[in-house]
Amino acid sequence: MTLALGCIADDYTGASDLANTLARQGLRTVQTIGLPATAFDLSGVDAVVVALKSRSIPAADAVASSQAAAIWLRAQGAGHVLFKICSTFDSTDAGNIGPVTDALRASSACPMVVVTPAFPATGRTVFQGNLFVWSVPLDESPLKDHPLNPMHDANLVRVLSRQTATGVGLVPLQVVEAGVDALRARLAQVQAEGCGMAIVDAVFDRHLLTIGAVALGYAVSTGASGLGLGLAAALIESGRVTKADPAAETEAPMGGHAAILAGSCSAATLAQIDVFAGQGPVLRLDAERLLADSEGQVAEALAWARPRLGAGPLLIASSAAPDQVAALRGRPDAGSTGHKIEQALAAIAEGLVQAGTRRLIVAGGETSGAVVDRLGISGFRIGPEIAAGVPVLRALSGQGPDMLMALKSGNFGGTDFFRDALKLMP
Ligand SMILES: Nc1ncnc2c1ncn2[C@@H]1O[C@H](COP(=O)(O)OP(=O)(O)OP(=O)(O)O)[C@@H](O)[C@H]1O
Ligand SMILES: O=C(O)[C@@H](O)C(=O)CO
Repeated sequence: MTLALGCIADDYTGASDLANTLARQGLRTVQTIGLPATAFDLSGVDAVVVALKSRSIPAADAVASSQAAAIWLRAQGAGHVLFKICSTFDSTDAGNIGPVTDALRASSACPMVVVTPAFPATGRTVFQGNLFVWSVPLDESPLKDHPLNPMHDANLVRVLSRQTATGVGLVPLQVVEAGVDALRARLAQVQAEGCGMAIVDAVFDRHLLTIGAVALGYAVSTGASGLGLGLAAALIESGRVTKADPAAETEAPMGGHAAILAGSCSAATLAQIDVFAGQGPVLRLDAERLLADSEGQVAEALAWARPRLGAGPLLIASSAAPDQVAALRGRPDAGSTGHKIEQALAAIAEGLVQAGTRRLIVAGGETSGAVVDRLGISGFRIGPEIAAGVPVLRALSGQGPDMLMALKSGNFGGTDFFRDALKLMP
């Protein structure tokens, strides 16, 4: 059996978000961490999401790792490759959405790439090329304060044009609303005008069904989970995949200690930490001290955690409010602070697992990447959905520790997310 859909995600939470969407739509989906090191049994699998940590690395490195993933996915039979980006279009003028899309387009001789980060289930909609996060334009949303890629422009045609040499067209909502033929015609038109990519508007899931049906006709597309939903529906509709029942698999409880690690400084995660503080022990790490003496702070955090683990879930966070994050950004070593904090949280994760933690929730995409890499996990099967975009993940047995995880995108989940997650991670 060959793969119906190959996906390359630019971070690990984004990968599990997409894998969740594909599984809920009825695709048998596996998430791998990077490219599998050894031969990988894909029997019965419809879609693979290769999770990369390529969102915030130099563009040339992101291109190289994405190209390698695309080659592998195509070798497994994937007729279409979706490049999964963040639903808030996290990127800078240097990339990496434009450069990676350019490279995937060139290597598959794809004349036009549909690009849409719309994901209505989490309030991300695109209208006239402008990205909204619930009711506010992207540049007025909490993403304006992001520690790594503050977003100051909601107009995605402009944002993407700064990242690529090819023209970026726009397919407005009225065209998508008119259906697949109108969308195909508009894409042909923008291509004739010299564009190699087009931002496509979408406000409701029905728009993503139209977009998915059309995007499947090209070799490559770029988007968030909403586009995944459309592509999955199109694969089932066309008969290329037989719909699976996502609730069919039941799993034995994992047991072991439970812990939460937060490195996301998003508004949603900050609120979730505050709510959890009323339910269990919370250790708030001081970023300045963490940067000055990482080893000492990691040791202190583990000394705090070990005697508490047996009593129930606990939470350790480096997360801080926008003013503190901004203060850190003013330091001369600002370029490396995020990475250092991620590594400290990864070291804490490792210590927690050594102490018997088998259920681990991580908030933040970059943070999740560092943690999963440190734990040596090579892939996940997709379990029940905790909140839109966040599934329970079961580490593939025999590779890395046997455990349940939830990798929460910074801005996802309701205020009681951590308790909701723990209920589904027995
Ligand atoms: N107190 C802090 N001050 C500044 N940066 C921090 C602090 N705590 C964590 N960070 C860094 O901020 C970045 C947060 O990125 P991360 O991807 O983990 O979360 P996010 O962007 O909110 O989530 P997502 O990418 O899933 O939307 C990481 O590099 C993390 O190390
Ligand atoms: O699309 C999203 O918003 C998330 O899956 C994500 O990528 C956050 O890192």
